[in-house]
Amino acid sequence: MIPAPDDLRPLELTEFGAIRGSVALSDPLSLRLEPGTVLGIVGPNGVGKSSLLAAIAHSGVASYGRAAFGDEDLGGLRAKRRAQVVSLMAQDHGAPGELRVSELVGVGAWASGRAHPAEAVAAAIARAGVSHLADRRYGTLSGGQRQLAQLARVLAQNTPIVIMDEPTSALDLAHQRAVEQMMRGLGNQGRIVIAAIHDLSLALNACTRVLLLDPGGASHSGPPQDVLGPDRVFAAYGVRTTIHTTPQGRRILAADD
Ligand SMILES: Nc1ncnc2c1ncn2[C@@H]1O[C@H](COP(=O)(O)OP(=O)(O)OP(=O)(O)O)[C@@H](O)[C@H]1O
Repeated sequence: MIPAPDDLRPLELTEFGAIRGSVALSDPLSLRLEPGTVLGIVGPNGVGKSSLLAAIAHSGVASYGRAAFGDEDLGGLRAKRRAQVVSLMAQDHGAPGELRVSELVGVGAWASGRAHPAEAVAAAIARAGVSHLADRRYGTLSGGQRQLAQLARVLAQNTPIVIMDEPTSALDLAHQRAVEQMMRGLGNQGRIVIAAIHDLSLALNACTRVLLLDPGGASHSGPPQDVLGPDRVFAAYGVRTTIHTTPQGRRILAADD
């Protein structure tokens, strides 16, 4: 694992939310995330998960309320300082297709002003398992390969807050498992990981806490097994579910029929 930065502090959202057009997407959210928290954000399509992530990262989505890292208001930070605090692995994987993977990952290291960018890039590429793709142009990669390249970019940025938008959506079983382990590992280092997740079993196994966004605007946060209990899941998704536990202790949330 790439060593974590020194400044690990809580993230505090106060009456916070994302705005699209002039409309607030959810009720105001107040949440304190301690270092080491791996927060899964779940909820139906279009409920505002990606918008909330982008609003916290101040990446192209307006917000109201306050998001503070320790005593620093994320909204008031200069771009370079913000890039040292928070990284975003976005869902659409947008990047110029001519960029080589090593250059894309270099953007992550450059954005946060890493002292030894070449070493940071090599370490991040190796950690994300894309060394064999380092010289390939981004536009020639498969969907899953792009997702892993974006993961490497975020690792190279090496921030105390790591935001991931559906980080396993294009990945095969082995890479899903690797990313799940990485999410837990980043949390164990004391970073704050916030991930929008559709795979509720992943949320159960990877996260220390879950935030469920309801279509009506309300939200519920707490331990994964509580928030993803059958009643709340039914209220949000309209599907009856049960949490099963495998003999090895993994939890699987499955529809009842
Ligand atoms: N670029 C945009 N401009 C205007 N509205 C947008 C834009 N992107 C998303 N929206 C709207 O904002 C709302 C929240 O979308 P968002 O992508 O945050 O939801 P989501 O929960 O991440 O959805 P999904 O699970 O489908 O990825 C939706 O009503 C969507 O139509």
